[in-house]
Amino acid sequence: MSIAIVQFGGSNCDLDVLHVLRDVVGVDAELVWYKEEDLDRFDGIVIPGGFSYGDYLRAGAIAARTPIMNSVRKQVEAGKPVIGICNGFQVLTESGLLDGALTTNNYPKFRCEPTYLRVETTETPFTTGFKKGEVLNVPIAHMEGNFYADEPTLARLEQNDQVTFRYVDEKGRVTDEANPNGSQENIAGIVSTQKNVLGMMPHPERASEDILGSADGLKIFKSMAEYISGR
Ligand SMILES: NC(=O)CC[C@H](N)C(=O)O
Repeated sequence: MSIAIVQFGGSNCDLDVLHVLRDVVGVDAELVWYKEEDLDRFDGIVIPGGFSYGDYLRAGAIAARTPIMNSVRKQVEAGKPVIGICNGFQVLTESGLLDGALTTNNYPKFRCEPTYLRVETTETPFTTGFKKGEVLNVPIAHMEGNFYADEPTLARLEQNDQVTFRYVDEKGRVTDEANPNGSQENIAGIVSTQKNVLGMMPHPERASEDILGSADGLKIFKSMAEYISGR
């Protein structure tokens, strides 16, 4: 199995994801530059965090229009699992592969801090290793992480069990205080209708080893790898 990690100018979490996949999960992974047009040889894709193209226009808007995204779309249609983390989530909403938009934090500053996430569904390729309702300690680091979708879209996400993670307090309760950016309904991550595309604002690659203070994010990558093995 091999997983592609997409690199744009300004990506900065690419090497962290590479380390986690190769050295912690123990699967093959490769950095792939945005000019690449063929991703057929890969079994899964990660779009890592960072400041692609300096967040100009809107975070993720320029990256969403690069050549590699045509191929990402093709792999999504083939059912391969794709995860976008932070800036990667922004790229996925900007390219229309995920619903909604990531707007400026309600407190309009860059926020880098630990958050608690509740696993809302285990029916995705990325969350099979968890228990529903499990609370994870995973940090955020963004300025444009305020998830917005119109009412019909929110209802659809809820109805189809696409809301994957919510910001909660330590005890797993959805509260305003636990919401770091103003996201509607404390949404921290969603999957696509087919469930094979996950976007999340918190950084699981920064919480994949005990030495980092939390290894709670590791099971996201492990679940993805297991899903690939089983396809
Ligand atoms: N860590 C990241 O991926 C940051 C995402 C984006 N640059 C923002 O600030 O919203």
